Amino acid sequence: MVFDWFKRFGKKEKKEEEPLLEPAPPEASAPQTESSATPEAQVEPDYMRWARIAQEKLNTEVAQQATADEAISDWQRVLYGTSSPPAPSVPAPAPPPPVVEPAAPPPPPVEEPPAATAAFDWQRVLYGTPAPPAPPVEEAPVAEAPPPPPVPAIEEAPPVLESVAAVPPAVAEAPPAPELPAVAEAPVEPPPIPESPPVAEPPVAIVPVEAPSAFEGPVTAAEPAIQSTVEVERAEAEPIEELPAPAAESPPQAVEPESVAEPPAPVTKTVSESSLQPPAPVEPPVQSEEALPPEAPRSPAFDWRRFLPGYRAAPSAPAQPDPDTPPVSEPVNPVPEPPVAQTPPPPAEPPAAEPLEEEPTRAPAFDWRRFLAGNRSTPAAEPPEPVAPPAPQPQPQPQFQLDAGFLWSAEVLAAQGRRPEDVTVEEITWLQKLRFGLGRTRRSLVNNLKAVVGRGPIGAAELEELEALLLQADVGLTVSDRILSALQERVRREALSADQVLPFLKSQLRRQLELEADDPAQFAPRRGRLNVWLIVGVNGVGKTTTIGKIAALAVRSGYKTLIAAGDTFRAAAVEQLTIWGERAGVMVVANPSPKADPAAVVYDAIGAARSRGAELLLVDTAGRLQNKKNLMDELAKVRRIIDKQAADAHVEALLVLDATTGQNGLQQARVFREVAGLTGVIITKLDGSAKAGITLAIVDELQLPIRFIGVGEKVDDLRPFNSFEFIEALLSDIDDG
Ligand SMILES: Nc1nc2c(ncn2[C@@H]2O[C@H](COP(=O)(O)OP(=O)(O)OP(=O)(O)O)[C@@H](O)[C@H]2O)c(=O)[nH]1
Repeated sequence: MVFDWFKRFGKKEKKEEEPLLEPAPPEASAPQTESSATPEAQVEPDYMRWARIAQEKLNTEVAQQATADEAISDWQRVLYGTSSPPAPSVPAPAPPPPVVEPAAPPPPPVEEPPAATAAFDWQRVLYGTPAPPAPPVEEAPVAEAPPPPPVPAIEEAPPVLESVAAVPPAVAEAPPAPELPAVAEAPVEPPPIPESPPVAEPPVAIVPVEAPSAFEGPVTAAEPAIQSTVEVERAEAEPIEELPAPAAESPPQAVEPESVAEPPAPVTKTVSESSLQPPAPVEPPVQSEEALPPEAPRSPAFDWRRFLPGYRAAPSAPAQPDPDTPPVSEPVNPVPEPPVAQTPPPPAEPPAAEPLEEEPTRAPAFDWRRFLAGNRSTPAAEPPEPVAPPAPQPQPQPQFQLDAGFLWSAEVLAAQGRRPEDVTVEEITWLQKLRFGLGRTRRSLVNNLKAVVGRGPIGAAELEELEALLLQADVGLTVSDRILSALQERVRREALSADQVLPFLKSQLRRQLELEADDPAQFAPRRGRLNVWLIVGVNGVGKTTTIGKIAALAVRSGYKTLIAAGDTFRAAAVEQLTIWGERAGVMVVANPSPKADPAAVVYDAIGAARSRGAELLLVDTAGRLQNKKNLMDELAKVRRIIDKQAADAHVEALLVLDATTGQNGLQQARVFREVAGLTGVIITKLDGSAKAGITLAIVDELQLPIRFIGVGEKVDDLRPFNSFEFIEALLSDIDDG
C-alpha cells in the first residue's frame, strides 16, 4: 500500500481565524476519557465517533498487515515500500489479531537440528522446555534439581554464540584446579577447529571470521565449541559445589574421569532429545539397573552430561554400553533408595588414581543454573518444582488505543477535514512523533502560556509576559509583536475567556507560518518528469540524513528517485549516503575519487536520472560556512549546472537549518539564498531544541516556506511540514511524561 506523502503539499489549509479545536461545550463532551479531563481536551459529540471509526479502521489495517505476514514492524516494507524476505522465524499469527507475535511456542520434538539451531536449542533447554519424559521428579535428588527460572530463551541466545567464539580462551583460562586434571585437559583437545585457522597464512583480512564457519558448516563444526564451553563451565563449577553427604564415603568412581575425558566427537553431532530436556527434573536415566550391582548404586547425581549437545541417554532397558558414550551409560542408576546414601558401583575399569580422589566432588558439581542469566547463587537445596508451563501468551493488543495521544492525533486530522476512513497508520504515527519531538519547546511554553492566560482578562502585564514567552521560544521579536498586537486588538473588541485565548494564539501563530504567495501544491514533485531538489546548508545540520529520509519518503510515495552525492568534500558523506540509498532502494551517483568536482557529479547524476526516467533527483552538497567564498562559489557552480542541464526540470533549492542553532540560522539563510536561489527550508533537530519557535522567525524573516521538518534521526522522523499540525503539536496540552 503506497501512501503518497507528497500529496500533502497539495493541500493548502487556509484556516479561518476561528480556532478549529475550540473546547466543546460541557454538555457535548463525549464519554469520559483521559483527554476529557481538562476543558480544552473535551471533544465534540461526533468527534468521538470520528475517533472510533478511525481507530477501527487503523486497527483493521494493522491486523491485515499482520495476518498477511507483513507486520508493521517490517520497516523495509512500511517505510520503503519494498518487500523484505519472508521472515521464517515469525510464526504465522493466528487469525485477525495483530502485531504481537506469540511467545515461544511449545517446542516441537527435536530432530537433528543443524548446528546453529542446536546451539540455540541447547540454551532453550536450560530455560524451560517441557519436562523430560524420563524419571519422575520426586525421585530426583533435591539439591540438584532446582527449577529453572523462566528466562526468555531468545535473549540468551547471543551469549551462547559469544561463548562459542570465546571457547579457546576460556579453556586456557580455566583454573587448573588440582583436583580436576582430567577436566582441565579435556576441553583442550577438542578445540582443533577454532585453532586451525591459518594464522601464519597470507594476510587475508577475513581470516578471523573463523567463528562463523562453525555455524554454517556441518554440525561437527559448531558443536565442539559448545561442548567446550560446557566443559569449561563444569570445570569452574565443580570446585564450588559440594557433594551430598555420602560423597566422601563413596568409593572412587572410574566413571567420571572417563566421562570428562570423553572425546567430543559423539557430542558434536546434534542436540539429542535427551539433551533438550529441561534441567529441572534432573534424574539419572532409568536404565542400567541390571547391569549395576545393586549394592553399589551410584549416587543419583545430577547427570549434567545430558545437557551436552549430542549426548544421548542410554536406553533404559538393556544396559548396553554404548561405545560412543561409555561413561555415561555405566554409572547411572536412579535406584529409589535413599539417594544420598547410595554409593557408586565399583569401577569397571581401574581408574586413574588422581581423578578418583576428586571424583566425589565432581559428579554433582555441575551447576547448570550458572547458565541462567543473572543467576549467581546456587541455593543448596531447593525443592524440585515442576517446570512451569509457559506463561499464557498476552492477548494481542490493538495497535491504537483510544488514549489521549490517539484522540489528539485524530482530532488534529479531523479538524483538517479528513475523513476517518481515510486516515492512515503513518499519519497517526507521525503526529505522535511530532508532538513528542516538540516536547521540549512545548513543556517550556505551554504551561507558562496557560498560566498567564488563565489569570483572567488580558492586560498590559499579561501581554508583556506572553511576549517574553514567545521570545524565549525563539519566535523572534517581529513575529511576537505581530501576534500580540492581534491579540490585543481582539481583546479590545471583545472579552476573551481564558479558554479562548490559547486557541486564538494558535491561529495567529499558524498564520505566521503560511505565506500568501506560497502554493504548496507547486512544491510537490511532478510525476512523469524530472524534479531536482538541491539540498544545501552549513556543516552538520543534517543534509545527508535529510536526503536519505526524503529518498525513503519519495520511494514510499511512489516516485522514481535518484541521489547525487555532491558532497565530495567529506569522504564519509558518500558512504553515508550510499547506506541511506541502499536502505531506500535508491541509486546513488557518486564519484569515488577524492576531491572530485561536485558539479561534475551533479552533471552525471542528471544524465543518469534522465536515462533512467527518474522523477526526483536529490542533490547532496558539502556543508560550508556561509563566509567561505570558494565553497560558496562551488555551490553556485552546482546550481548553474542544474539550471543548464536540467532546464526543463522543476528545481527546488532547500536550505537545511538546524533548529538548535536558533537565530544564527537566519544569517546562514540569507547568504545561501543568494547563492543557491533558495525556494524553501527544511528544519531539522526540532526534537533537540526548546526553541522550535525559530520556525516562525525563519518564515517571517526569509519569506521562505518550510517544506519538511525533522524530529529525530530515524528514517521516518522527517515529514512534510504542516503548519496546522505543527502549531497544534507545539501547544498541545497533552503531557507526554
Ligand atoms: N536529533 C536529530 N538529529 C538529526 C536530525 N537530522 C539529522 N540529525 C543528525 O545530525 C547529524 C548530522 O547529520 P548529517 O546528515 O551528517 O549532516 P550534514 O549536514 O550532511 O553534515 P556535513 O556533511 O558535515 O555538512 C547526524 O548525527 C544526524 O543523525 C533530526 O531531525 N534530529
